Amino acid sequence: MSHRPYVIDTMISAKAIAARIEDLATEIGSEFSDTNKLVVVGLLRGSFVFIADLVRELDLPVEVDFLEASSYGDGMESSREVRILKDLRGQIEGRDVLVVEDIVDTGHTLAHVTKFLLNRKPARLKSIALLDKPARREVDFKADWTGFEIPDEFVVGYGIDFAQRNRNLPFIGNVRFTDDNSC
Ligand SMILES: O=P(O)(O)OC[C@H]1O[C@H](OP(=O)(O)OP(=O)(O)O)[C@H](O)[C@@H]1O
Ligand code: HPA
Ligand SMILES: [Mg+2]
Repeated sequence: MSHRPYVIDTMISAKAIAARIEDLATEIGSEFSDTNKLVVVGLLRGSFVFIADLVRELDLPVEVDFLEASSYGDGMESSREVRILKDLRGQIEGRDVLVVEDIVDTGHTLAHVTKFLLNRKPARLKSIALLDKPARREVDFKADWTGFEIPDEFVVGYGIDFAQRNRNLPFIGNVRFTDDNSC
């Protein structure tokens, strides 16, 4: 729980997100047009809103599975230690896999999860992140598709939390502390 007062400014509107997802779904549809064995894997918890909207735009036969990974706890800094808290329910060996993530920040989470899943020998593994914050990168990782590149701001909404709150906002906003006199 944060004890500092803050407000949330809109960074990316719900309408802009929906329009971008339509385009991303078209690109993903072309990449996977030759397969009927695609498993779309959402990383809990942050991706739950994005994956729900993305799969409904995909005109492909898909299965949906989830993996829970966590590295932030309730703070604003990565622990750099990615914990797998819940494994996939299904097998992915020989399957095509699309990993769906809300945000790539330091890169530790998606780099770790990608390595973890590649060990299971999928036929093809691709990743998509709604947001990318390249200024904060600590490990060299880039998702195959990115919705929006964003500046170095702590964001919330559309599945993304600050101390577990604000995941239910329909837009992406940035946190601005109101007790910080420097801004
Ligand atoms: O690139 P990174 O610096 O690793 O940060 C990105 C990850 O951090 C957040 O997850 P978090 O660990 O907060 O768990 P959550 O998805 O349950 O909110 C976010 O949802 C990404 O998964
Ligand atoms: O900007 C962020 N907001 C919330 N959680 C996060 N995890 C990584 N980056 C962020
Ligand atoms: Mg996450």
